[in-house]
Amino acid sequence: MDVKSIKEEKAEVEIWQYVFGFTPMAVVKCAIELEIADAVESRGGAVSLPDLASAVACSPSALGRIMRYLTHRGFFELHESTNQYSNTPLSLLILKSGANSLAPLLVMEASPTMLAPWHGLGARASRDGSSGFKAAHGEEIWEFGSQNPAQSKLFNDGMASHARRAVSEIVERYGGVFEGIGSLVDVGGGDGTALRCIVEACPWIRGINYDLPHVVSAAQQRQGVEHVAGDMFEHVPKADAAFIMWVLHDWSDDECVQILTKCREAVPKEPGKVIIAEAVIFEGEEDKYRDVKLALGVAMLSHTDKGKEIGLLKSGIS
Ligand SMILES: C[S@@+](CC[C@H](N)C(=O)[O-])C[C@H]1O[C@@H](n2cnc3c(N)ncnc32)[C@H](O)[C@@H]1O
Ligand SMILES: O=c1cc(-c2ccc(O)cc2)oc2c(O)c(O)ccc12
Repeated sequence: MDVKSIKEEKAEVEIWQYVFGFTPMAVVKCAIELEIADAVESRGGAVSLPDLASAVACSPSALGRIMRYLTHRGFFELHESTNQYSNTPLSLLILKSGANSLAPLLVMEASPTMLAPWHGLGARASRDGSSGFKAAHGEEIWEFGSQNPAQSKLFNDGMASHARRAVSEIVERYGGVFEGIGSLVDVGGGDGTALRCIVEACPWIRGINYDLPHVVSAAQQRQGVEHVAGDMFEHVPKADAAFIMWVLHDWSDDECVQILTKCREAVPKEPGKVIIAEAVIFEGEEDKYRDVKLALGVAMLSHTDKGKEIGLLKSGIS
């Protein structure tokens, strides 16, 4: 009889995670849509299955299977003594209206429009020059957004939920970078959430949120932030400094040079700064976000024409 190696045994189990790889995303999206975490919170933080089922209008049998899966994955806790569910740090991140929630980003990534390019990843990898998004939808993501306001809102809401968290981290770690800046233009700033958070933390800054016309025309007015519509390849509004977050990863190296040249032209020599926020994949270093960064790297391959995440080797940029 064959004796399987430990590696083979591990592989036999691990492969099933890929066979059912879509399940975690689908079940968490379902929990967001049903507002399960919110229902637990609004019922004092502990709720039985029958009460939860009636709160979210589900059959106890269906919800029981969903909760069993989510509890197993760390989203909720079932207390044996009371038979009640409570939230966990993980489920609190999918509250509908939590300031720290990433629910909008997950709902965006799980939307049929954003999932479609993933199905063409093989074809995308074996050709050159055209994005998986265009292959799936007939146009690039930003043109598609200009024709589909609902999808554009889904995308911008998703990015905004992430921007809130990212800016708080940036201000905490690198807040000094915003000192001495009177005005700041956020290039490709989406709905202005990142800039609003920067201005809240650094109230001496006057913010200019710069994005495509269909994005800024749908954005809410925010105190301390002026929305300006335009094309960053043509022009960037003048300011003391420019901020550019998760924009360069959408473009080729040549296009990045064009965008950065426009940023450079927009800021004065003193105290002129162009502040870039991007994910960086540090090769050969321990990083708890490595999985996410590598996934984002493949997302750029599948969703953009020539975008990529930056890989930093000890010997230079890859
Ligand atoms: C990945 S999103 C990043 C949004 C925001 N910076 C953030 O981090 O949440 C890229 C942004 O670039 C904007 N964009 C794309 N092409 C643009 C252009 N030619 N001029 C200005 N903005 C553009 C998109 O509308 C989108 O809001
Ligand atoms: O699907 C995406 C996701 C992002 C994204 C997600 C999370 C982050 O921290 C940063 C970026 O960005 C995208 C993007 O720029 C794009 O052009 C298409 C798709 C996505």
